[in-house]
Amino acid sequence: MGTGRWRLTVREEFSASHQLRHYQGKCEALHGHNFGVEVSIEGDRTDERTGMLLDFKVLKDITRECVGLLDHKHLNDLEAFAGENPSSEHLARFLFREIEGRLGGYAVSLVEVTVAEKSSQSATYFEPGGK
Ligand SMILES: Nc1nc2c(c(=O)[nH]1)N=C([C@H](O)[C@H](O)COP(=O)(O)OP(=O)(O)OP(=O)(O)O)CN2
Ligand SMILES: [Zn+2]
Repeated sequence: MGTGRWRLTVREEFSASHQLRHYQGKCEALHGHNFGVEVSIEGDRTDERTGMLLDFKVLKDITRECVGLLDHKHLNDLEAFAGENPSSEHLARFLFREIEGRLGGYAVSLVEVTVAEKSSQSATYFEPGGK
C-alpha cells in the first residue's frame, strides 16, 4: 500500500453576535457576523465498498451539530466564553474540541478548524503533532 493520505473538507455557516472585551475599537461594541466554518479531517484508509474515507454526510452532521451550539447565540453569554473572548481564534478552538470529541469512533484525525468573520479574514486552529 502507498503512503498517501486523504483530506476531506466541509464548510458550514452560522450567525451570531459578540462583543470583544478589552478591545480598543469598534469591536468592543455589540455586533454580529455571518461566520464561515471550514473543517478538515485526514486519514489513510478508504472503506473497501464505499471508497470513502468518511461519508461527507457524517462529517457535515457532526459539524452542523457543533455549529448549532453557536448559531443565533450571543457568544459572550455561553459558558465556554465566560472567561475568554469569543474571538475567531477561540471559536475555532471551541469547534475543534467539540468536533474532535464526536469523531472518536472513526479512523480519521481532525486536522484543523477555520472560522472566518468574512471571506478576507479567518482564524485556523490545529494541534501540531495531534493524533
Ligand atoms: N485576530 C482577530 N482579530 C480580530 C477579531 C478576531 O476574532 N480575531 N475580531 C474582530 C471583530 O470581531 C470585528 O468584528 C472585525 O473587525 P474589523 O475587521 O476590524 O472590522 P470591519 O468588519 O468593520 O472591517 P473593515 O475592514 O475595517 O471594514 C476584530 N479583530
Ligand atoms: Zn466581531
